[in-house]
Parts: sequence; structure tokens; C-alpha cells
Amino acid sequence: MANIEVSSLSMTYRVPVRGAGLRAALGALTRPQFREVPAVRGVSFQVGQGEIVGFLGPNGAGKTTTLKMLAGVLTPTSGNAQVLGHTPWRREAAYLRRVAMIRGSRPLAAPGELTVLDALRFQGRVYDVPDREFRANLAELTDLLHLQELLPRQVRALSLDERMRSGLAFALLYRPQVLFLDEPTIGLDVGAVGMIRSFLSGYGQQTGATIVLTSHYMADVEALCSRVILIDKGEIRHDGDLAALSARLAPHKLLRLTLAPTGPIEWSRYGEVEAEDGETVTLRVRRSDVPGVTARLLAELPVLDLSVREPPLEGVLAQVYREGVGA
Ligand SMILES: Nc1ncnc2c1ncn2[C@@H]1O[C@H](COP(=O)(O)OP(=O)(O)OP(=O)(O)O)[C@@H](O)[C@H]1O
Repeated sequence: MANIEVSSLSMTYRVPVRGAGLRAALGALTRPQFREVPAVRGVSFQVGQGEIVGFLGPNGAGKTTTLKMLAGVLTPTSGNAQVLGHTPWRREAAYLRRVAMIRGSRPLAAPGELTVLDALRFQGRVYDVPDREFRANLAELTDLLHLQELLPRQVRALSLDERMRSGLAFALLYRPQVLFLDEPTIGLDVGAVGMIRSFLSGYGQQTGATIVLTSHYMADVEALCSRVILIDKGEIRHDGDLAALSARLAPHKLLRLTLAPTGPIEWSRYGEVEAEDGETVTLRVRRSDVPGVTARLLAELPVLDLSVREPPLEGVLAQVYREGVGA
């Protein structure tokens, strides 16, 4: 059985609406009116033990709402989900002890006046982590997340990346088997991003935890996830590996070639010029034309070097997010 099984899960928010002015304000008290916002529309997927899945999609696609339902924070309007054999929104203690949700926008949910160490001790008590296990987990997390100098510091005095590192320790202290990460590297500098990424991949490998993460940074997804689920307007548009996503979304490949000095070339015979730098040219060529164009380039031009690349996924997704995802 998969660790996460989601079936036709939907969430529609009911948002109060009210016109301008005092009359409308008074009317809203006696006859409140609501508008429905369908955030997630019948999504189904499964995630196995030890899988790390990237949840992608434009702003407002329904990623956070889906994670919140799976973490037991929100109750769906309809549909089912089983995570580790539990229905998340029943919020059974046995369930909450086995999962964690960490949001990059609010990575550490601990009172500001506590020190990081006290917050971790408190967390250990709340989750009934036995003393020996607490000490071992704390030592390991301190080491992996470089927390030593943060432990005596007050939570309120931490910088964003220190909060994220402490927040990860806070959430992982009780060794959850499923992690929901919402933008775990948002706003962090390059060094911190690298540390968080390698920590997460190590945690996944070491503990066999299932991880579902959203991120706007494709580099996070490329580094951590072999599988991606693309969601748009509340519906799943792709569920599979990253390369297949790129092949589906980007109709072109990039041919990069370096030439020996030669006369002017009419590049439009081969493809669209993406970039030109001295003797090196990058051409955008339709996927289906790549074999033919490559053969012609090699036969007709003094080619010193030629490589074929997928277009960077970041750009492909940005375009897809702007223009919508085809069914
Ligand atoms: N508490 C709420 N009340 C009403 N509508 C909401 C609420 N939270 C989210 N929404 C709406 O639900 C839809 C999905 O939002 P959600 O936050 O799940 O998307 P997202 O993919 O996580 O977006 P982002 O990448 O911007 O975080 C959006 O239209 C959003 O405005």
C-alpha cells in the first residue's frame, strides 16, 4: 500500500462577500453572502514510501491547499485521502506524530522568547520523544543542520535561514515518516539553499521518509525529486518524471554547435537562433526535426562540436504558467 493515497480530493473555500458602505456592512451581519472559490478539483495520486515528489504549479494552483489537507490542517469539501493508513483531517494523535508540515513562509512555529534548545525540548515533550531518542536525534540534527551556535539563541532573534534550519529540526525531532514541505527554500541565500537541499535528500535516503514538496525553484525540484506532479487551476496536468514533463511541455530542443571559421550562414534553414557567441550558436529546433537537422548541419557546415540539450525547465514552466497548461 502506498504511503499517500489521494482519491478525487476537492476543496472549495467559501469566502464572505460584502459590498462597500455601511448598509452593505449591516446587511452582511444579518444576511451574510458567500462566494465559492474552487481551489482543488478532484485530484488523485499515490506516493510510495521513500519517494520524493515535487508539486509544481503557478500561483493559486492549489498546491498549498492540497498539502494542508494531507497534513490534516484542512478538511476537504469532498474526496478521500489516506496517509500512512490514516484520514489526515481526523487529526488523530497517532497520525500527527508521524507527519510534519513545514512552510518556508513560517518555518518555525515556536514562541519567540524561547531559546531554540528550549523550543526543541518542548517539542520533544509534546511528541513524547523518549529521552534517549531525543538526545540522539538532537545530536544528529544539530550536526546535519549546523545548529550548535543557534541552540542558546532566542527564536525571535533568528534570521530567515536560521529559522528554516531550526524549523526543520523542530519538525524532524520526532522522526516523521511523511514530510510536507511548502516552499522550503523561499527567500534563502544560495549557501542556505544548498544546505537545506542536501539535508532533505539525506533525510529521505536515511529514514526512507516520503516527502512531498512545493517549490518555485526548479533547481530544488531537479535536485531532489525524480517525480513531479504539475497542478493548474486545481487539477493535475502531469504526473511523472521530470524529463517527460519537459518533453511534453517544450516542443523544442536546443542544438549547440561550434563551427570552424566560415562564411555567413543562413541559420533559418536549420532552426531559430536562440543565442550566438562568436563561432558558437545555439539553435532552437522542433523535437521531431532534431535528427534531420543534426544530419544536415554535420553534412553542410564545418562543425567542430555539437550537443543537443533540453531547454531549461525553469523557462519552460514560466511560459506554461503564463499561458496555461494544455490538457
Ligand atoms: N483561506 C482561503 N480562503 C479563500 N480562498 C483561498 C484560501 N487559501 C487559498 N485560497 C484560494 O485557493 C486557490 C488555491 O490556493 P493555494 O494557496 O492552494 O495555491 P498555491 O498553488 O499554493 O499557490 P501559491 O504558489 O501562490 O502558494 C487560490 O485561488 C487562492 O486564492
